[in-house]
Amino acid sequence: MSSASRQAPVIIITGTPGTGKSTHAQLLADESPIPLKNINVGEWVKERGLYEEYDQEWQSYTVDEDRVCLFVIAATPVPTPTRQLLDELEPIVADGGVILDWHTCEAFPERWADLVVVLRCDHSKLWERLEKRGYPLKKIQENNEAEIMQVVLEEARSSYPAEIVVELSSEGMEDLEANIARIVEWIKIWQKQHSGET
Ligand SMILES: Nc1ncnc2c1ncn2[C@@H]1O[C@H](COP(=O)(O)OP(=O)(O)O)[C@@H](O)[C@H]1O
Repeated sequence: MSSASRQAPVIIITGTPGTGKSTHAQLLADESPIPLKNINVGEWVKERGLYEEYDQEWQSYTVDEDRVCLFVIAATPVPTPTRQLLDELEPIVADGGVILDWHTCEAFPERWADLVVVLRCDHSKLWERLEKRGYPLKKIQENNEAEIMQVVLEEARSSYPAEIVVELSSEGMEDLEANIARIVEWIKIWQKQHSGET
């Protein structure tokens, strides 16, 4: 499957937890000129039982033996979803018209993505958001460090061609609106470029 054979694009929205992925994905699904199926991959993992266990200390689901929760510590295994997760997503992604919302993106095959949006947020704002969410202190600290170290951005840059990876600030409502407007414009251009292709 390549982007040229798809009727609609596949957009990955990624970023450290709390940067605004779900908020962006929902608004984009509402405002996109092409219908987009919004898949929250973390919820998908939970609903379908594709995790091995729930880690009480981290309040995170683990997939295979790796944690779904984002870690900055180099010694920690890179999050890897099960083969089953990728197999289930593959036919959905093949049709295009999908938003994949997850805090990691490197597991997804390069050919899946037409656009990879990496959301960024100032660490003090992120801290407040994660605190409001009731995350344990350790998890807030780890995610905060990951944001400062731009772990997700580096992961996206090393997994996908530079021209499809876009870093966007998600600190306020004006960012949200501007980001969605920008992605909608990108979809319109994608649509024009792919019109007439089968
Ligand atoms: N650009 C933004 N401006 C203001 N608040 C935001 C923005 N993006 C997200 N938020 C808020 O931050 C919190 C986390 O957003 P969410 O979309 O759930 O993040 P994620 O899916 O990345 O974990 C929510 O309360 C949301 O309303």
